[in-house]
Amino acid sequence: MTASQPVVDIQNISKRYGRTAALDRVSFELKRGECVALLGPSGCGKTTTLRILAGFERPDAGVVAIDGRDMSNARPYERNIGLVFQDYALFPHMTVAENVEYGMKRRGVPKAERERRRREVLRLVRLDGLDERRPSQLSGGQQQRVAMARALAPNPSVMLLDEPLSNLDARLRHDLRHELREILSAAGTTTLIVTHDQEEAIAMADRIVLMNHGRIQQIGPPRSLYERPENAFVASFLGRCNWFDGVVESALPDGSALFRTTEGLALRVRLPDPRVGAPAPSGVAVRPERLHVVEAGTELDGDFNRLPATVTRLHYLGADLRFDLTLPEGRRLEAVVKADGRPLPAPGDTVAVAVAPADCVPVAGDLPQ
Ligand SMILES: Nc1ncnc2c1ncn2[C@@H]1O[C@H](COP(=O)(O)OP(=O)(O)OP(=O)(O)O)[C@@H](O)[C@H]1O
Repeated sequence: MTASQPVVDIQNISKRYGRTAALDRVSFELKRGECVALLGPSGCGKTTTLRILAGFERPDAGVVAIDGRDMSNARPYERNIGLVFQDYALFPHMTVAENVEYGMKRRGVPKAERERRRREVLRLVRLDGLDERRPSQLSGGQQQRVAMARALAPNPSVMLLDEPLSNLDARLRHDLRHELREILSAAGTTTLIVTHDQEEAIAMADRIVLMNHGRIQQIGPPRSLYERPENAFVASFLGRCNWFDGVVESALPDGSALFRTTEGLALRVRLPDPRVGAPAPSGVAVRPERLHVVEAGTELDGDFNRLPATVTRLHYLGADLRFDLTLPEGRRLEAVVKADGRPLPAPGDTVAVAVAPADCVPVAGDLPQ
C-alpha cells in the first residue's frame, strides 16, 4: 500500500434493521495517523458503523477496506483492529501486565518481545509500575488507560474507541480527553472515536464525521464544521446559534450578500456556498460569541451589521457573560461575551449589537424553532 492510501476506506455502506435504515450510503476514510470522531445523536448509526468496521456486523451494501484490503469476508480478529469500549472490558482476574499482554500472547508474540512492548505501552499511557495491580485496584481513569494500552500493544492498523470517556465523571473526562489525544499522537495510531459529545469530538479529533438518521451530514476539521456548517443540523448540533429565517436577496459588490429576514431586517452575510448543487440557504446562523454588544452610538472599527437592541437579562457564567437581547421587532438574541471586568450594560439598557458579515453563516435545511 502507498503512504497516501487511506488506512480505512468505508465506501457507501448501508444497513437496514427491518424498516429502520440504520445507515444510508455512508462513506468516509481514515488517513494514516489521523484521529477521526464519528459524532451524532443517539440512534444516528455510530455503533452500527463501528460494528461493521470491526466485523461484528455485515453491511447490506458497500465495502470496508483496511490497509487497502477488502474486509468483506474477514473475521473481527483478522482485521488488525484495537478496540476500546466504554466499560473498558478489562479481564478482572488478570493483572495489568496480563491484560496488556493478552492480545500479543494470542498472536504468538514471544515472551521477551511481549514484555518489552508491555513496558513501552504502559510508559506511553503513564502507568509504568502498576503492572501487578488488578483492575479493581485502579481508578476509572487508570482502567481506561489500561484498556488503551491493551488495545495499542499489538500495533493495530486502527484503533476504534467506543464512547471511551463516558463512564467517567465530568472533570476526569475533561482531563482525559487531552491525555488520550496525546497518547494517540505519541503512538501515531490511526483512530476512530465514536462519541455523542460534541465538545469531546471538537477537542480530540483532526476531523469529525457528523451523522444524523443514518446519513453523513458533514465531514471536516472541527473548526470548519463549527464555523462553516453546511446545514442547520450541523450548526445546531455543534453549539448554540441565533437563527434568522429569510432569503438571500442579492449579491453585493464586496463579495457578501444581502439577506432579508422574515421580520424585514437586512443583514449582510457571508456569500452562500457557490458550489454547484449547494442547496439554497433557508436561514442564517450566528454564534452567540460572534455578536458584539456595545453601547448605543459607539463607533466600531471594521465592517459590521449593527442592530439596535434592548438588554433583557444578563447571566453571569464565570469566565463569560450571556446577554439576552430583544430587537425592536421583538426578536430575541443571545450574545456571549468574555467577562473581562469592563463596565456592562444593565437590563433595560438600549445597546447596539454588531456582527461581521463573515460571522453570519447561511445554512440549508430546516431551522430549529
Ligand atoms: N440489532 C438491531 N435491531 C434493530 N434495530 C437496530 C439494531 N441495532 C441498531 N438498530 C437501530 O438502528 C439505528 C442506529 O443505531 P445505532 O446503535 O447505530 O445508533 P448510535 O448512533 O450508536 O446510538 P447511541 O448513541 O444511542 O448508541 C437506531 O434506530 C437503532 O434503533
